Amino acid sequence: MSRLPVVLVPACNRMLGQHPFHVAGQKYVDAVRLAGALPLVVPSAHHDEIDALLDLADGVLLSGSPSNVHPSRFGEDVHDPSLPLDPVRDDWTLPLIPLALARGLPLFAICRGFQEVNVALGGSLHQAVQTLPGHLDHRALAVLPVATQYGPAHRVAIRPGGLFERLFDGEGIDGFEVNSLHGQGVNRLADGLRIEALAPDGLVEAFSVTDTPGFGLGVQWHPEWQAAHNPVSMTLLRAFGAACQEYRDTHRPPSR
Ligand SMILES: N[C@@H](CCC(=O)NCCCC(=O)O)C(=O)O
Repeated sequence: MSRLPVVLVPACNRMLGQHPFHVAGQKYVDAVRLAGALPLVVPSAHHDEIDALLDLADGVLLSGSPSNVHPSRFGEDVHDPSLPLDPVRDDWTLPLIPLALARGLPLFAICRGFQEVNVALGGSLHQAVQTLPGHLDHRALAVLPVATQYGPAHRVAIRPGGLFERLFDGEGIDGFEVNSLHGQGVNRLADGLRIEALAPDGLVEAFSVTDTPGFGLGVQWHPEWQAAHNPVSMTLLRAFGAACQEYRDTHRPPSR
């Protein structure tokens, strides 16, 4: 039996033609492999299936997506109805997050996934960061080449004293360039989350989960993009993968 840790990757929900499909970005699946884990894409789950799914897992990776977390999830009306939503995903990832954290399951949340964690734990989002006075436009222009869209967009500064300082301390890093492809952003930070990095305009770009026995990290940018060629991304993925391996060895040891 493989000792590789199993990482759940919740899918997104898209209409292809006249039929609904469950889809997951390949770069996220590839990133789980780079972390040294086995990706398991999960189409969707009813609430009474979530515990059984978590019983199969040694970690959870919440991917990015062009869709927004539905504003009703943080008590607001939709401001821009032209923006895509994915309430099917919201409906099961938001309850999954606290259940996974309570088990100490390692959690790595990227972009939309980062926003889901904040909302799931009681925080809120700005629906259009670019409209806020003094804020950058954190979106990427869809007409640009994809390599440009996912190229460096702004610097983030590491908040001292937290997980990032431990992960990057040996390299004397106090910040780094990141890509940026999002219109929503953290407004009220949920209790139990610690800021790990900030954008130049003060927007929260990374947080760690403080009240979980396991590894809990969310980032607003896309470390999965060409991750194998990005030392910062590989540091984050290796830390997540090591936490998943430890969880596997501790909680789901292969039967003798
Ligand atoms: N829709 C949200 C989250 C943005 C996000 O996840 N972008 C990535 C889309 C494509 C990919 O998966 O790389 C927002 O706009 O804030």
